[in-house]
Amino acid sequence: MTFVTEEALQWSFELANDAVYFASPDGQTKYYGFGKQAELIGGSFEQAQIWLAKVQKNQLQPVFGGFAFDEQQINDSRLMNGYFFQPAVVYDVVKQQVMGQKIDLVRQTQSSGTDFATIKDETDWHTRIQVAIDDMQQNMVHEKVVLGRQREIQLTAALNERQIIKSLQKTQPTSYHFVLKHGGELFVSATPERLVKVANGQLATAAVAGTIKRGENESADEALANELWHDQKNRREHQTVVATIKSNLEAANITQLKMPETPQILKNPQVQHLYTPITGTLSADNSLLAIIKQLHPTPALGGKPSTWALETIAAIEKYPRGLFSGPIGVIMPDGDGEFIVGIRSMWYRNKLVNLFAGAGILADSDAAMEYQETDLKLLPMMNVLKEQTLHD
Ligand SMILES: C=C(O[C@@H]1C=C(C(=O)O)C=C[C@H]1O)C(=O)O
Repeated sequence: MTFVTEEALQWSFELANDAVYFASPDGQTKYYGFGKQAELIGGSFEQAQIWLAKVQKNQLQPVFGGFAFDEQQINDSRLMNGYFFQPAVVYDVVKQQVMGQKIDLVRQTQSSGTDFATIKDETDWHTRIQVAIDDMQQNMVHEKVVLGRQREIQLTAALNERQIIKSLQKTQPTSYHFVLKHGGELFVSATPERLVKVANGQLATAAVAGTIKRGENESADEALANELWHDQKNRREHQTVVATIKSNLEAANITQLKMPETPQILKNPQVQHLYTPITGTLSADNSLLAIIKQLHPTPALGGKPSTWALETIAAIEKYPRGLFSGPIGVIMPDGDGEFIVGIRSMWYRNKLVNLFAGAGILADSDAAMEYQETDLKLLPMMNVLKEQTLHD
């Protein structure tokens, strides 16, 4: 029997009230899940641990979802304050397996494209982040804070969800793809950044921090990569992330930690990053959720020291982040799974979209350059949205 086509799965995504699509750039993971067997809205790590033990008992389907970045609440959302669900059925496209009970979804014709009615940017972002720069210049112990901004776009019509998935596959082939749908809301991310993968007692994570644009041609691109690799500010920013991840993994009893001594370069269509892959071994009593709790937020999304950075984010950013930069992913019934961080992302409901982007700020950061960097980081979602204005 031939496995269902992705085209059919994308139709089902659009028709289901609850759905998920999750794919990794290494081609090892691609899931579509539909229907809802169980859900947890806005749970803490501890509540998620208890809920997970209950719903995964004797079940075949994995669980998908994510934690909000921090405790700040978004009032009008049933998705952005943290949401996990166990789909009624999950299609593993890589292994060509179906887990759970197939549900019938009837094909319908779709909406006919949308347009941008208004676009609102946080044009005062520079002034607000300058406060954090001044603070770090005066307080040497305040090393780094990642500050985000949002772009709000009012659309003229609903989004075509099938097209979102197709656009991610076409325009962001080197990123993870995550699309989560619940209660008429969507969260979409094309993130390059893995928080943690656990498989057969082995752990893999990565530090992704330090950013430069892509070049117009191969030699310009290599020159920029070289500039990034030798840039002292970016190397310091990156090293802060590597050192914190390492000590948090040691605190979580991860052994045999391995990582290259100097960073590599990770390229996405819009930007390139300093990148250090890190692996280790898990003890039998450890769990994916316990490691996420220990790692999140890394200074790639929060800062250093963490408590000061979280307070600064809450004080300076205009709106709560919700799932933006939060841990999102999949947990298999056997406890293996993979979480990424929800950056290069957007939240959609009711013809309204919020796009998110942030940048690591240090004492010697230049506010205008950081703003330009966040513009580049908004492009993956802008490109996905622009394709909606061109297609059927
Ligand atoms: C916060 C974001 O990106 C993070 C910040 C980076 C940086 O400042 O160099 C790089 C990668 C991410 O860890 C984002 O894309 O929104």
